[in-house]
Amino acid sequence: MIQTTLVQLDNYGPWTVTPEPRAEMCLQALQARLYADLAEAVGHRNGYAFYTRGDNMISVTNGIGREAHAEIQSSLAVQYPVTTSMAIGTGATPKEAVDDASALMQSAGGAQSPNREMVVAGTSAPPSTDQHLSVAHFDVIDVTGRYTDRMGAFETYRTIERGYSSLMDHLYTAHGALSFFVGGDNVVALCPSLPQVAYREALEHVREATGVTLQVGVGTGATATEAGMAAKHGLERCRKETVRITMARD
Ligand SMILES: Nc1nc2c(ncn2[C@@H]2O[C@H](COP(=O)(O)OP(=O)(O)OP(=O)(O)O)[C@@H](O)[C@H]2O)c(=O)[nH]1
Repeated sequence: MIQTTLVQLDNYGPWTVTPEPRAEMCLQALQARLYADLAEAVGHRNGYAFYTRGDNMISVTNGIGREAHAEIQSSLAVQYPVTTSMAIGTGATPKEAVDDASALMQSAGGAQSPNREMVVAGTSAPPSTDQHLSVAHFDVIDVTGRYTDRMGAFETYRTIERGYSSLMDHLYTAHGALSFFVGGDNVVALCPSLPQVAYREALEHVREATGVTLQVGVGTGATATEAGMAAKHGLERCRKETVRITMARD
């Protein structure tokens, strides 16, 4: 069972233009700080949080209960001029879990509803020791030599984004996986349990569609941190052994 939490800023759209449009860099700083605090709080509890759209953030929260969600929410509320609502969804695939969380959030009130404030919706899955979460950590092979040190910075950014977009669409439509660009040349994907051939097909799909060549370490664990750390070690093995895919159970 995969557990995800949708964190949504309460009534944020109207706030950004009240009493008049707020300076864009102030909004960017607010969103980045709030995300940093969320990432730290979720990370301390062995989850992963992703920036996603800034006003909507998706977290992997296996092992994190409702009470801990409420604690994080209260701590954000005292630090920021906007509050958050959180919806905890579960499912057999990451897509199902996030769709469940989204439906719960929508039932609790719209994103721009003035009546919705600091809701915690949904029920957390019972803690488990099963190695049922799969995290795949992708990165571009030799981004420094091929792109960063050779091309204009925006051209490099366009190339990396094209590769990310192709990977995200493929993994989502083929497997219900959720991929997040996490900076540099890195993409972290929350995946259902997949065989190695599915990763080979994904790398091939991206290379054919965009020319970007990726490597990936896949880790499993009871929490996002455990699976994510195994994935990072897998990526190190890709580099040492010059292979494009390593799986934790290899
Ligand atoms: N978020 C995140 N960013 C990373 C990580 N490792 C590297 N980066 C970023 O990615 C950039 C490129 O680093 P690498 O991927 O090691 O460089 P590379 O030239 O592609 O080398 P290889 O990956 O060994 O092929 C760095 O400048 C960092 O910004 C990571 O674990 N997480």
